[in-house]
Amino acid sequence: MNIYFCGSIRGGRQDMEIYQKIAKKLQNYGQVLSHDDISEKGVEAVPGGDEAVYDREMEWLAQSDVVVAEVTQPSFGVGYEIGQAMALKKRILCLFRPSSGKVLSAMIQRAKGKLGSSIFQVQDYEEEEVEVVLENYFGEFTKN
Ligand SMILES: O=c1[nH]c(=O)n([C@H]2C[C@H](O)[C@@H](COP(=O)(O)O)O2)cc1CO
Repeated sequence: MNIYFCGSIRGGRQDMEIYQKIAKKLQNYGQVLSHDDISEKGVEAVPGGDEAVYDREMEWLAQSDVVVAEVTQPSFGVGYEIGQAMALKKRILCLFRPSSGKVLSAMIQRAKGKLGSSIFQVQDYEEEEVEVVLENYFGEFTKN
């Protein structure tokens, strides 16, 4: 199974450690297609610049079976990727931490109502629960 992981880069890197934890856990369930610069670096680390990043990410998205997005830190790129994933009819899991004090965009929160919950899910969680949340999701996923 190919898993595409998205998390904010230029939208803000404050949740980077959580992204690293999620990406590591996802490796238990399949091949993780994700920017390898889940680090302090942004696009500057990628030869070819923004165009190369865009092409690579869209290719990986197209190859994915499921998309996991950490959506707590708002990011144009992550929102765009979720929209593209919906258009491609990918299964999508959005992870949101209410304890951040942020309020998730209605365009993500309510998108789940437009598709079946087996296709699009928004899951509230706390950082220490993230591994269990992923275990539950992928346990159910492999049954369907
Ligand atoms: O350098 C990058 N590398 C990269 O893979 N992306 C993609 C993957 C991330 O899930 C998403 C982050 O978007 P943003 O940078 O707008 O927060 O966009 C985005 C950038 C910079 O925008």
